[in-house]
Amino acid sequence: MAQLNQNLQKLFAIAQKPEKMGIGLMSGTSLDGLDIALCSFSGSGTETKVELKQFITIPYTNTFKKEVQSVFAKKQVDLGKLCLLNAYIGTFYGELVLQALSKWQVYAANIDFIASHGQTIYHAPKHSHQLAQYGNATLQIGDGDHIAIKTGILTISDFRQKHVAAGGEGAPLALYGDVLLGSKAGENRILLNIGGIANLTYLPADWNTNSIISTDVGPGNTLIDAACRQYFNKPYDKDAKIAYSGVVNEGLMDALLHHPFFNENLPKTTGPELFNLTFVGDAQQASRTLNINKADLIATLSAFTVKAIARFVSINFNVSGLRIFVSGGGAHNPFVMEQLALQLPTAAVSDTYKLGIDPDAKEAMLFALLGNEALCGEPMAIGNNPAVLMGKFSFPL
Ligand SMILES: Nc1ncnc2c1ncn2[C@@H]1O[C@H](COP(=O)(O)OP(=O)(O)OP(=O)(O)O)[C@@H](O)[C@H]1O
Ligand SMILES: CC(=O)N[C@H]1[C@@H]2OC[C@@H](O2)[C@@H](O)[C@@H]1O[C@H](C)C(=O)O
Repeated sequence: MAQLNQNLQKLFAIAQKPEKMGIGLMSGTSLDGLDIALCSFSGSGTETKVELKQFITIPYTNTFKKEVQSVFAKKQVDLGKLCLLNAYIGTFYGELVLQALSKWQVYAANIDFIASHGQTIYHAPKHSHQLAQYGNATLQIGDGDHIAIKTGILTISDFRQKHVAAGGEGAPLALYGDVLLGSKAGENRILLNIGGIANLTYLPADWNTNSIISTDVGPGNTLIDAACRQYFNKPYDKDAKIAYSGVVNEGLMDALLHHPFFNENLPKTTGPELFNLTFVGDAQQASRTLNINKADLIATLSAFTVKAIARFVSINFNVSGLRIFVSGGGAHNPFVMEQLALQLPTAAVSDTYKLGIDPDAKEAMLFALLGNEALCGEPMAIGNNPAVLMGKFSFPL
């Protein structure tokens, strides 16, 4: 009888270990750096016990950011560059993992798996392209085989494709981790991530999985960051200094909120393919605010991020005792956090530290968790979301 080859033997052995060490890698739409979360796991599904052991964000250099930006969220790109970057980013992530391990004084041999999100290059749900013959599509690069070869660690990657193949939009995948990490019977909760794009998961007090909703709601930091880069030569509005110095322009706000994305059916996803400076320019044109003071623009874009979230929450989750736990870089923006609390006066707004979850580490932990599920979980049926195990396996040998 044929034997399992050594890759499959190792895979089986790892999947059966009672405790696993996994590394989650996330690089989002903000392109600020690679988030690396080292976690220990036991169990799977609703029985999962996860502990964050180490976390680091390794910032990208400006040169690297520019390279990625050259192929990011654009309909026309240099295909040769895209091909090069797919391999390059895989090896680069591998190097960053080795750097993190060396800093933490952890041996690669003690890590059971890496779960890598990759870098989203283009996200195209059907509602965004509206081409009858095509369905939902999304593209992440940073090849898993390159990570596995560089680190010598089993790598699971490219999670979003299975979700799309099974009828989803490829996002938000936070749903699966939010349900595992954030649900509490008797409490109506929202886990809100304000990264480049803002997405949330609603976890109802009665645990009715059919009422759980996970969806993108609009821009997170992406418009604030883009306007800071364009008009202030800064990567982002640190501590909201610029937003606080400006005044929100209500005419522009109304025009920004006018976009049909906000009326799409749930769940829906989006990205900087829509929420970019062209979108802002169109709204400025429509509201005759093209010559607006640039600090007012940043204030308005920051308030817009919040308004889109607050309006969505008020319309869809008119429930008592709502608690909102915020993660992602937006949790560090005081203007955004203050406005959120003001615009949702009946909800209790805090960051995810309240749940014992580092707001910066949450998404990288999520991918580690999905990696653990890929190894030893079962497909989870939550509402009408695809019940599939996601991720592709790459072996170091
Ligand atoms: N001190 C701060 N003040 C204001 N904004 C901040 C601060 N720290 C972080 N941010 C914002 O958070 C952004 C980074 O967020 P995050 O790392 O969650 O993005 P991401 O992982 O790319 O997101 P996603 O994958 O959800 O799109 C920065 O670009 C900036 O806009
Ligand atoms: C296609 C893509 O990369 N989407 C990201 C992005 O960043 C936030 C939001 O848009 C979310 O839908 C998603 O990431 C998180 C991790 C998710 O899938 O839950």
